Amino acid sequence: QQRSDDNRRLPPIANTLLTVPAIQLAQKIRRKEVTSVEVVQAYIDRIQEVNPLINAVVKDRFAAALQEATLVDKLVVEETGGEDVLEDRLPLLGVPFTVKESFALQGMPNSTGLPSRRSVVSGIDAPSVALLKRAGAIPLGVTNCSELCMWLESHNHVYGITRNPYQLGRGAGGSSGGEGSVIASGASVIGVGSDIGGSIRMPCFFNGIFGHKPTSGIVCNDGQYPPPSGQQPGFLCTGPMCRYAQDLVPMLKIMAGPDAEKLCLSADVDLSKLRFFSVPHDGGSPLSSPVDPQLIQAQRKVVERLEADLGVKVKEMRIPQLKYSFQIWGAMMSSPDKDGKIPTSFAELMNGGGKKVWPVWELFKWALGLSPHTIAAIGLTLVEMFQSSHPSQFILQQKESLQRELEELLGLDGVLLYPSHPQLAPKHHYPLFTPFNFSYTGIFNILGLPVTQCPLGLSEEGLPLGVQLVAGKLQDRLTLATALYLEQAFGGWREPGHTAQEPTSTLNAPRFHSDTT
Ligand SMILES: CCCCCCCC/C=C\CCCCCCCC(N)=O
Repeated sequence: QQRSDDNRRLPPIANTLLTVPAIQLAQKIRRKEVTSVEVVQAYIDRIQEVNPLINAVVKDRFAAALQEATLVDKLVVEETGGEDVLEDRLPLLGVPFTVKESFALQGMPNSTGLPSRRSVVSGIDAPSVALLKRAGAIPLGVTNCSELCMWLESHNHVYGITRNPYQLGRGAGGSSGGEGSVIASGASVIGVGSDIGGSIRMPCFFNGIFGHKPTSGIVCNDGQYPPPSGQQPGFLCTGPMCRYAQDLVPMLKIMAGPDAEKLCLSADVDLSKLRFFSVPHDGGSPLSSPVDPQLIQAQRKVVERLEADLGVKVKEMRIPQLKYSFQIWGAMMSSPDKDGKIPTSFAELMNGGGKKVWPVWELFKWALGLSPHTIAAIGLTLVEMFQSSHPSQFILQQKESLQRELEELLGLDGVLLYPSHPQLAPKHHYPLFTPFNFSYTGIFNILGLPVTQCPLGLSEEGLPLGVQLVAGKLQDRLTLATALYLEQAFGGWREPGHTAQEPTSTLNAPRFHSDTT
């Protein structure tokens, strides 16, 4: 059903503070060029302006954020050790951020879109959130997600549906869709997302911003609902979402805590010495849609720019096992852990733990408008009824051979370009007809590889284009440095409401120090 304001455009961004990357905002605050109160107030104003249109921030803590900003400004004035001391101890001092509602943020709801958890309020912070706060960042509130974080669109019966700022009649992606939408709208600059099948990358792609799914196990996943079980802890990743590529590395360093060392994020990356590969599609899985020609074209342009600017030769290739991406993801997600314990079923989680919902009954209630659940979540419980926890040998072999082939291919210096999703941001509820398209992102959760989602400008219809950049395990800095380069080459995030434009910059210094702080 078309809402009357579907054709409305977001108001343009008037305050220039809203177009400054987070690490530059922190520097300006430290240098007393701007106060944290001014920055936080600018973001509060923008959220108040756009949120009635996009429904991304589902609970705010504006008053507390302003108080905290006041304390920051006092600290900056009183600090006698100088700017460097502050930068070292509190690299994001005074910078506002937002958090996906499925993460614990003290004093904020943590329902993950489940009506039975509507009144759950977090008493503590999830570790990744706590680390950002400890770095001086100030949370503004929590943002919408899919019911139980398990769908391609951010919709639930606690908060409703989140809208895409580029076209309000389209989805913001799932499950971290509130983050994607609020950041792209210029109403937040950095945020925290999670991803077990593409939940950072899909919203980043549909909203034209940057996001990073780190190598598995690098950022602590604790403090999220639902907790992963079976083998899922190895597939779930917490990571940064942001409007500017230069914020990815500093955020990842903070969110990973001491484990950041394993990623050597401060090492120089010489892009001209990397080996690049481009895979244009999944080899024709009958479950997924064909890749949109505009996305194929955008990926081709990336290849051309890499070859022209860096003097590299990008190898175009096909990887046949990718055709089984969904089957591999589904099989591994339902596999038991090493002690033989099978994962908590989705039907149990839907009831907030304990007894399972009965899928057919829930569907019947839904048809009568009486179910508290979304049709997507009910559909997942129906599919789950037929899912075996003992996957076929053939699928396991495909997974093993894909893992081996990609690890050998990428090694310590390879970057793979792969479509983020076969379609541009779909209209609301359309993913119900193309649910398996998420397998373009989900496969890399199973493989545990780091992936950076990178925007590539806008399509003819004004929707974000983008690409996934994949590297070998622990080689996150390669995809992060490539994203910095592509931001310059393709213009990065575009303000919603503006039409597509050609990038203006020409690169001739393709050497990137991935640590831009
Ligand atoms: C009513 C239609 C329902 C059809 C269900 C089809 C089954 C598709 C299977 C799984 C979809 C899972 C989507 C996962 C999206 C991202 C998850 C994440 N947190 O990273």
